[in-house]
Amino acid sequence: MDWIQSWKDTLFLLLDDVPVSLREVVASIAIDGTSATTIIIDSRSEEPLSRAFLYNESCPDALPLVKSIAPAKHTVCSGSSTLCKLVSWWNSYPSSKESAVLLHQADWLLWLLHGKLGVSDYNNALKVGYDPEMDSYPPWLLSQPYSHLLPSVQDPGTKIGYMKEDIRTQFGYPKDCLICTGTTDSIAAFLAARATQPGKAVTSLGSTLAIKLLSSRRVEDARFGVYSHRLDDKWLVGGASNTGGAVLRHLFTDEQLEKLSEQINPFETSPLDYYPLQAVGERFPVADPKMEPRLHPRPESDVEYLHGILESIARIEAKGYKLLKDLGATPVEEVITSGGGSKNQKWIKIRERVLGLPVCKADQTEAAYGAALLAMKGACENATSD
Ligand SMILES: Nc1ncnc2c1ncn2[C@@H]1O[C@H](COP(=O)(O)OP(=O)(O)O)[C@@H](O)[C@H]1O
Ligand SMILES: O=C(CO)[C@H](O)[C@H](O)COP(=O)(O)O
Repeated sequence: MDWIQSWKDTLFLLLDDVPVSLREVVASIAIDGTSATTIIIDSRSEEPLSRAFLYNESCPDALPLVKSIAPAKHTVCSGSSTLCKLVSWWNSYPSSKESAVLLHQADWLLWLLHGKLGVSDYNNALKVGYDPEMDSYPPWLLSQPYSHLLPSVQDPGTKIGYMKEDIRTQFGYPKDCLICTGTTDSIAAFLAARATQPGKAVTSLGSTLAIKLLSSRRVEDARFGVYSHRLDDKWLVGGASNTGGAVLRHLFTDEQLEKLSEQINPFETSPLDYYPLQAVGERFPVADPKMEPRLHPRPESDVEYLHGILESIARIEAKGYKLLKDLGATPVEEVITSGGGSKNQKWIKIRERVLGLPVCKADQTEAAYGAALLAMKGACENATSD
C-alpha cells in the first residue's frame, strides 16, 4: 500500500468535496494526523526518502540507542516513538542524508498546502522528543547527528502561511485562506469534545483506543506507554492502546455491530476474557511489542462474542485510567467518548459499569471538528494581529 500517495489523493479529494459555494468563504485550514506517523522527505527533490512509518509500527532496533541518550521513562523510549523511527531510518539509509527533513503525517499534509518545509506543532513533535514545557528540543537530542532533520515547532493552531496559489486557483479557495499548524488525532478529538476542566477525560474509540485526561500534573512513563501532551497551560495525560474498532471491523460490519449490540444486556458481566488486538503488539496500558491477540474461545452466539469483546476493551480502558491515577494524574471525574464506537449506547453502559465512572458521548465526535477549532484559533489570532 502506498500510504503517502493515498493520503495526498485523499487530501485533494476532500478539497474538491467542499461545496463550491463554501470554498470561497473558507478562512483557514488545520489538519490532525495520527501521532508518530512519520515521513522523511528530501528537501531538494521534495520526494519521500522511504515509505511512511505508521503510528503503531515498532522499531525495536533503534530502542537501545534511544534509551542510551534520552532520560529514563521518556516517551521516546518506546519502539513506536517517532524518534525510534528516525534513528532506525538514519542507521539504515545508505545515501546522503544532508537534505532530509522529518515530518509527521499532519505536517506533511499541511506542507502540501502551504509549501514551507519543516514545520510542526508541539503535540505532533512530542514523540520525537520535543519538550513542550521548555518549548524547545532538549540538548540531548540537538547534539545527535540527525538533529538537522527535526522540524521547527509552533503552538497548535498557529498561522504558517497562505494556501499555495496553484492549489487555491485550482480549487477556488480564497487568496487569504490561512494554513495553520494542526495536532494529533486524539488531541483533536479531545478538543472537539470541548472538555476544559481537570478531571475530564476523553476516550477516542476509533480504530484504536486512545485516552486523554486533562490534568494539572504532567505524568510520563514509557514502560506503560503513558505520556503527557501540553494543552495550553495544562496537561493531557494518557496513552493509546492498539485495541479498538479495527478489531471489531475485522469481525463485524458496522450494521452487524449495531444489530448485535441491541441484544446485549449491558448490566450483565460477560465471563469472556479477551485481549482484542488486530496484530501482535500493545502500546498502553502495557508497552509490549510481543503481546499476542486473545479472541478465543469464540462462543456460538455472536451477541455473546461481541459482548465479551466490548467488555474486554472496557477493561483495558479501565486499567488505563487506573494507571494514570496510580502515576499521579488528576483523578478522573467523567469520561466523554468520541470516535466511531461512541455511538454504541450499550457499550457506554458496559463502560460505565466497568469504569465505575459517568460516561457520555461527546456532542462532536469527529476529530476533524477539533482541527477546525484550531484553524479558527489561527484565523482569530491572525485577524487581531493585522
Ligand atoms: N456501533 C458500533 N459499535 C462499536 N464500534 C463501532 C460501531 N460502529 C462503528 N464502530 C467502529 O468504529 C470504528 C471507526 O471509527 P473512526 O472514529 O472512524 O475510526 P478512525 O480511528 O479510523 O478514524 C470502526 O473500526 C468500527 O469498528
Ligand atoms: O493510535 C492512535 C492513532 O489512531 C492514537 O490516536 C495515537 O497514537 C494517540 O497519540 P497521541 O496521544 O500522541 O495523540
